[in-house]
Amino acid sequence: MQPRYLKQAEAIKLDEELFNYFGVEQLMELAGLSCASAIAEEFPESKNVLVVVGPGNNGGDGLVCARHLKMFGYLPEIFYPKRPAKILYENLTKQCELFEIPYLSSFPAHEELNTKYSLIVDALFGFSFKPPIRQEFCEIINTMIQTSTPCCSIDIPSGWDVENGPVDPANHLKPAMLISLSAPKLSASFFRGIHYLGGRFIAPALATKYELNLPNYPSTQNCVRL
Ligand SMILES: NC(=O)C1=CN([C@@H]2O[C@H](COP(=O)(O)OP(=O)(O)OC[C@H]3O[C@@H](n4cnc5c(N)ncnc54)[C@H](O)[C@@H]3O)[C@@H](O)[C@H]2O)[C@@H](O)CC1
Ligand SMILES: [K+]
Repeated sequence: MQPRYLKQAEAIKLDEELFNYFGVEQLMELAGLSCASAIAEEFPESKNVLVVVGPGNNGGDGLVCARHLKMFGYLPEIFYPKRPAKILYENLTKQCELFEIPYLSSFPAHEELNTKYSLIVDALFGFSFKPPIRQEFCEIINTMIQTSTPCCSIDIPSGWDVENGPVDPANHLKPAMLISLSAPKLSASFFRGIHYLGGRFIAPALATKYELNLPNYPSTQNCVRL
C-alpha cells in the first residue's frame, strides 16, 4: 500500500490534532526512536554520525535520534547552533549530555565532514520550513550539500520546499535516505533514495480521517521501508 503524500497545511493540521491526544515528548520520543531504528537498518556500519540539529521540533527528533543511536552502539556527535529557551529542548539537550554525546562548538569544515563522519543526520528543518533558508543556516546547508558523506534527512530534506521539493535545481541537499514521519509530505515525491516511514503512532481513526493510506508496519518494528 502506498501512503498519500500530504500538503504542508495537512501535515500541520494532523500534528495539531495529535497534540489533542498526546504530549509532544511522547510523539518526539517515538519519532526519534523510529529514525534511529531506520538508520540502524540501513547504515549498520556507519558508526561516526554527525547529527545536525535545528531550532524546532525536527531538531528535537534529531536529539532523540542521537540518544537512541548512542544506545545502539553508534558514536554520534551533535551540532546544535540555535537553541530556543524551551524546557523541552533543554531536557533533550541534557539527556544527550548524560549519554556523553559531544556537542560541537563549530560546524566541521568540508574536509573534516568528509573524513571524520560516515553519516550525517539532517534534523535541521521539518514540515514548518518556509524557503528561503535564513542567512545563519546557509553555510551549514552548503557544506552539507558539498560533502561526500551520505546524509539521512528526518521528515524533510532541509532546505527543500515542503510541497515543491528542491528550491534551487542546481544546488540542493540530496540525502541518501529520507525518513518521513507519520506520513510523507509532497516533497517526498521528488526524492530518489532510501525512503522510510517512521512515527508509528497514528490511530486508525486519524489515518482514516486524513486518508493517509499507511502501509502496515512489520510486526513490532517502528519503521518501514516504502
Ligand atoms: N506529527 C508528527 O509526525 C510529528 C512531528 N515531529 C517533528 O516536528 C517537525 C515540525 O516541527 P516544527 O513545527 O517545530 O518546525 P520545524 O522543525 O520544521 O522548523 C521550525 C523552525 O525552523 C525555523 N525556520 C523555518 N523556516 C526557516 C528558514 N527559511 N530559515 C531558517 N529557519 C527557518 C523556524 O523559525 C523554527 O525555529 C516535523 O517535521 C517532525 O520532524 C515530531 O517531533 C513529533 C510528531
Ligand atoms: K530535516
